[in-house]
Amino acid sequence: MSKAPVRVAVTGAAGQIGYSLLFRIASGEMLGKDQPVILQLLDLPQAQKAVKGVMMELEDCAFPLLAGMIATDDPNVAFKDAQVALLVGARPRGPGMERKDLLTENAKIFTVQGAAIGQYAAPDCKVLVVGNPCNTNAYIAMKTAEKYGRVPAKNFTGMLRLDHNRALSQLAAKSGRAVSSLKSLVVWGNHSPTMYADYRFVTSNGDAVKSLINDEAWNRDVFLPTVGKRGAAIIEARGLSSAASAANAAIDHIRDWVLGSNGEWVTMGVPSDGSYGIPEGIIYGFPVTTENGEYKIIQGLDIDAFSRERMTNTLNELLEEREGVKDLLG
Ligand SMILES: NC(=O)c1ccc[n+]([C@@H]2O[C@H](COP(=O)([O-])OP(=O)(O)OC[C@H]3O[C@@H](n4cnc5c(N)ncnc54)[C@H](O)[C@@H]3O)[C@@H](O)[C@H]2O)c1
Ligand SMILES: O=C(O)C[C@H](O)C(=O)O
Repeated sequence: MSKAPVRVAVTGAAGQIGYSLLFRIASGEMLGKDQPVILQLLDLPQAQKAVKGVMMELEDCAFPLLAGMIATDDPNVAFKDAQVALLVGARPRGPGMERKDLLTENAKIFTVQGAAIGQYAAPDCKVLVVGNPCNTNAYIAMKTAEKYGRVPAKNFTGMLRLDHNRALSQLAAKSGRAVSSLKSLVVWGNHSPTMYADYRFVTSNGDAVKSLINDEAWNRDVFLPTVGKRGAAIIEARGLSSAASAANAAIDHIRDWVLGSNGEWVTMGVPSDGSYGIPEGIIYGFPVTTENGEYKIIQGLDIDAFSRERMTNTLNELLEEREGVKDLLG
């Protein structure tokens, strides 16, 4: 018997990430090749015509798993009974801006959407915030939804997977090993240049990749800045922020969360439970494994002085961002 469709809400459906994302969700790449989906598409009133155009193209693909679609400019409708919510819609940064420059502009979107999720989404809805600054936006949505006591705080996550994937590619190129052979990478903290891509535990076919590379200066002076500033480098080159790679990371994040990571570590921005001294509730990139729709933070990793300094630096930025939005959360 075929499975019941899963309702997937996607905001910013008319945007460039939306255009890379929706077709892959409808083709089964996110929730599985046997899982029908209903797409619930949210965008602003002025973008509804463009959303209709995207829906026409989705129809024209005749995806067997696409069991239905709606378009709306009303968050309460878009999130109704959603079991997965991808919060993409927000203004992207342009050249010369940092992601946190978007904070005041985008933050309000996430109070409204957090309230809609808190009231109308399925109680086990899994939420991924992509719109920047995504950690703090996820925090805002989580805190707003919390007031309704339905969707648990642990279900609100931010996207560090693009940073994780970027770091994997850089490590593969430097070590000469296949990307698929690399295990146990972590990206700690904020999706911003302060993030800490920690390659100390990475192995490839049983070999320690740090020893293979054997170049601490490369780690500090090339690897960390390249991964941290990759978003800006793409904006500089494309004139637009990353889209297909961001959509790909969103698919990876939700797929692993729902279908499991088979014991592999993946990076998710999740509300801290106090692990590694990160204050509870801060949405911070942690290494996790996922199973049966739940994630678990990897415990007991050794944090050396260099790593602690980096982890504290990115935490301090998140604390500052939290301070910047406290009035919104009342
Ligand atoms: N976390 C990450 O790794 C990552 C990666 C890439 C981009 N991003 C962020 O994702 C966001 C979207 O990027 P994009 O390139 O698709 O931008 P875009 O400008 O192409 O599209 C954004 C879409 O969101 C819509 N929108 C704006 N406000 C909305 C609201 N309140 N409700 C619903 N829809 C709304 C817009 O109308 C537009 O259609 C940006 O904030 C960008 O910085 C994050
Ligand atoms: O950098 C940006 O502003 C977009 C996105 O967050 C990225 O990392 O590519």
